Amino acid sequence: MTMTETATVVTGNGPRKILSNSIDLKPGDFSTIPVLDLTLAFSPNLTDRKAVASSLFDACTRVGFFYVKNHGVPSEIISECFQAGRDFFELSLEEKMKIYIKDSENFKGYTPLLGENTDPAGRGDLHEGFDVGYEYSDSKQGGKAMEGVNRWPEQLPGIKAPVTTYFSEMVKLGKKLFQLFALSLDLEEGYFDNLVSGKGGIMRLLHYPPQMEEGLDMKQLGIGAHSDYECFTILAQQDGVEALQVLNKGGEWVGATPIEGTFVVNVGDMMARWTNDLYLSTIHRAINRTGVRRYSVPFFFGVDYESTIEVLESCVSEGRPRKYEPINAGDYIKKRLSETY
Ligand SMILES: O=C(O)CCC(=O)C(=O)O
Ligand SMILES: [Fe+2]
Repeated sequence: MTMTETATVVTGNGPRKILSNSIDLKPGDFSTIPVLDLTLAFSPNLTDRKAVASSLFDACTRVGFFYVKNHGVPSEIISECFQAGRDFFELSLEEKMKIYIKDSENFKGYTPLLGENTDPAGRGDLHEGFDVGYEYSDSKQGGKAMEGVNRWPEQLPGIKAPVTTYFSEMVKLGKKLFQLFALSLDLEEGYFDNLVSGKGGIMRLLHYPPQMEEGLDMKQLGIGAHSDYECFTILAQQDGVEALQVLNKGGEWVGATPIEGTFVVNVGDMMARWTNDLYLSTIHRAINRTGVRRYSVPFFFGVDYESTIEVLESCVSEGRPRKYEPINAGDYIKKRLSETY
């Protein structure tokens, strides 16, 4: 593919166009991904919380991506989770394959290099991953779409605690963000509360080995161009290791440079459906050209799997007719994941 050709990415909500498939970033564009300060999101004063929600509205309608700072997640919990990721990926391939994701009915466990293909036009992603869901405390593991046990590596029982602790922190932050999403859409602050117990969250530990510039295969990136499936993603990036790129409205790739003390949050396809595409589920990809290993931890937060996602009335107008039929959240996610693995 030449630099100027356009490409189309197939997503669960229809095809999207990429105008430039160059690996080069558009310089000077980093500031187009806004940084939201969440300090006031925790204020007892509704007016303060609404002010943050209004910045969130702006970010979701213009960019679909934003950083959050002052999010309240203790830095030790984040660094211990990253350490768990590094330890996990150092296990032998044989050991990791004992919990191969494809042997699980509910997409839990290990994905080897090239085991996933996010962009249907690609030839596999150059990352390995470890997928974890809600850790059920009793033996009733559900059995419905996506519910089910986590699979922990036998040789590293010690990673369960830091990973599940991080998961719980993400659920807490995710619930707060859902409240901000509700306020931003002029809904009651608690509109989503009953739908987000945490059971609909998926967390991944990811490892991207460095990809050399020379001979770089545009169809085999760290993670190919895609949109996320859930309502929104909270991503922890390793400081100082740049890889994530976001497609702006002009069809150019913008670097989401790691900013210390922040998470990157992006709107996913389910929130796009809910808002009738008022909120943008923005295409992104990652290429690790830094020469060092990169680790990241996305947490995909969604509503409980039995929920119905139905376009919000407030997002339908004459100029924005209803685009999507109601869907069951669990079925939708399971279908999207089945297309990826
Ligand atoms: O690792 C990253 O920076 C992005 C990961 C991502 O986009 C995903 O897992 O959906
Ligand atoms: Fe993603």
